[in-house]
Amino acid sequence: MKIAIGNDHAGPEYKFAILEYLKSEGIEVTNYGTNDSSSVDYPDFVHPVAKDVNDNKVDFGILICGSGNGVAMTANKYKNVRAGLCWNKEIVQLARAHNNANIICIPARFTAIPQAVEMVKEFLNIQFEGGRHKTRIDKIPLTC
Ligand SMILES: O=C(CO)[C@H](O)[C@H](O)[C@H](O)COP(=O)(O)O
Repeated sequence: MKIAIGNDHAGPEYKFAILEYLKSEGIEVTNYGTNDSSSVDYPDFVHPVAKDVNDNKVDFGILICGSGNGVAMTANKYKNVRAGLCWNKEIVQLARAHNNANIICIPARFTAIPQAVEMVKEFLNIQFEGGRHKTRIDKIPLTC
């Protein structure tokens, strides 16, 4: 499994904890995020992750900003990206099982680090259910 991760200044500590977990699982990760807390602009760190997911260069993306909304909005501009804002394990399960989310967006300023790591574990373990949910996600891309 290959993963791309990105974050702005709200997320380095969250990312380091997630990277530690991914490394312990032997998962290959490309880190596109900033590694310190100096103020940056989140789209600069989202586009490379979203591009990799969009182009099938990685299986999943992980994005972190303060609220999770800015990274989700940016990533969802890409046709093949389904980025879900997640704040607990149940939402993560639904994002994968029903929405086939391929990027998890984590709101660092509204989530604890251990919870963020748990959400990533859940995200990588839950399978898409398909069926009626496939019909629905197939209707998401814009046609105009
Ligand atoms: O949450 C975010 C975008 O959705 C970002 O993490 C920003 O940091 C947030 O907008 C707050 O900005 P600030 O420059 O960190 O005050």
